Amino acid sequence: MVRAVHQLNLRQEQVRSVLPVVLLGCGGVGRHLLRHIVACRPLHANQGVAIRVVGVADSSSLLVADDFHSSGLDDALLTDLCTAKSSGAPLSSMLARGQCQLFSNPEARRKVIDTASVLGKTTGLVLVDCSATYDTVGMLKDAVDSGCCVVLANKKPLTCAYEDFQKLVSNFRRIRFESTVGAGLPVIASVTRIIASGDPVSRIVGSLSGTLGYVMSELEDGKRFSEVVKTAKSLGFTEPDPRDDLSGIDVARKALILARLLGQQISMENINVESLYPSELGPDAMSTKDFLEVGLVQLDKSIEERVRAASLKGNVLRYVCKIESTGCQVGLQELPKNSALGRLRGSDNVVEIYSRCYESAPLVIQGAGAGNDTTAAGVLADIVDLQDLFQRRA
Ligand SMILES: NC(=O)C1=CN([C@@H]2O[C@H](COP(=O)(O)OP(=O)(O)OC[C@H]3O[C@@H](n4cnc5c(N)ncnc54)[C@H](OP(=O)(O)O)[C@@H]3O)[C@@H](O)[C@H]2O)C=CC1
Ligand SMILES: N[C@@H](CC=O)C(=O)O
Repeated sequence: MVRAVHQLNLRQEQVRSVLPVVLLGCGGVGRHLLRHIVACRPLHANQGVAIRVVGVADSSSLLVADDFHSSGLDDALLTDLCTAKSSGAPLSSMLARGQCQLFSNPEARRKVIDTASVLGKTTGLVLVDCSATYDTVGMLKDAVDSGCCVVLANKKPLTCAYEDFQKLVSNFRRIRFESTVGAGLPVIASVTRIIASGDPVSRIVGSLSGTLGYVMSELEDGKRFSEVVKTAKSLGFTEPDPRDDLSGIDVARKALILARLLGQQISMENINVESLYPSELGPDAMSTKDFLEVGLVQLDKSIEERVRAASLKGNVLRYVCKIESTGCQVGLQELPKNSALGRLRGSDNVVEIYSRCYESAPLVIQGAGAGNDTTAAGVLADIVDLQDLFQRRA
């Protein structure tokens, strides 16, 4: 069957759907996304799909194709842009290539909104948020108003004011945010399908942090906390500031997205969160650099003691997320080594979804839950999933 579909796709030579994309954020995830888009051209062509990257923005500027109405930034430029950004060069270094323009903030934001407004009325546009900031919420809401589609890896726009969440999901067919929970794992899609079938979800339990999963399983092997956190960062598992992971806030954001998806009108303040570091080591007290260089080691001893105490009872530590109608909580728990969560290794996530149909035996989703590659793959799959809204008229 798989082979038959594949052969059918290979015969399909005509491009049926062209998806213009503006990308916000070209850090670890954004750059992987651009590389995946370029590498998947032949596959997508066989499927009748073409992704046209018309603009790329970072924290200070937007690079946009000269004729963004009908063409995009070419693949050679996108590849070089990734190389340039990896080595710390600004987007402006791409200007010499021609066929593109650069807008700096605050004009860049206005240009994103203008582009969305123009393309929203003509070809349509997918505004993709691979940044890690709250600052994109305004642009995303304007894009929704202009009839554009939105794809998010960034959790922040969905976890600020409830009204913003409502606005962004107001046309559910035009938004995808699979990578916000479990990176490339189909968590949002599964929950959405269960809800759509009228099967009430009563509980979601899981380990939803690739960073904390990796850190906890490495600690079991006797490694030092400060070292494994730094390794998790170098592997692309952590948020730009790893304290977002260690404070439990990143997991709480995922819990909030899931709870809101289930219809709970709650906010971050309604979630019980256990932090792995004290406020003296927090962002108000020291920079990310100082935390990594001098703050982290101060936590080694206490975490090691917690790991040892659990181990003496045959247990392991896991950072667990629980979403129920009575409330949401995220925190460190001692669990038997041979439990579903206790067996997790590396950056794997596991999510158990309980509903009427999945009452005694939950629906379980497990696999890599962090990393630039898998996250970008999830974002790309979300973009391609919107293809039916971009079909060319015959
Ligand atoms: N890594 C993972 O495993 C996963 C990550 N995610 C999410 O993906 C997102 C990206 O993560 P990651 O790539 O590691 O982050 P990075 O810090 O590497 O990249 C963030 C990018 O966003 C840009 N940026 C900042 N502010 C703005 C703005 N106002 N407008 C446009 N761009 C902006 C930055 O610009 P500049 O280059 O100028 O600094 C940078 O290019 C995060 O929200 C993260 O939570 C989700 C699931 C898994
Ligand atoms: N920092 C996050 C990345 C994905 O959301 C994690 O470790 O899970």
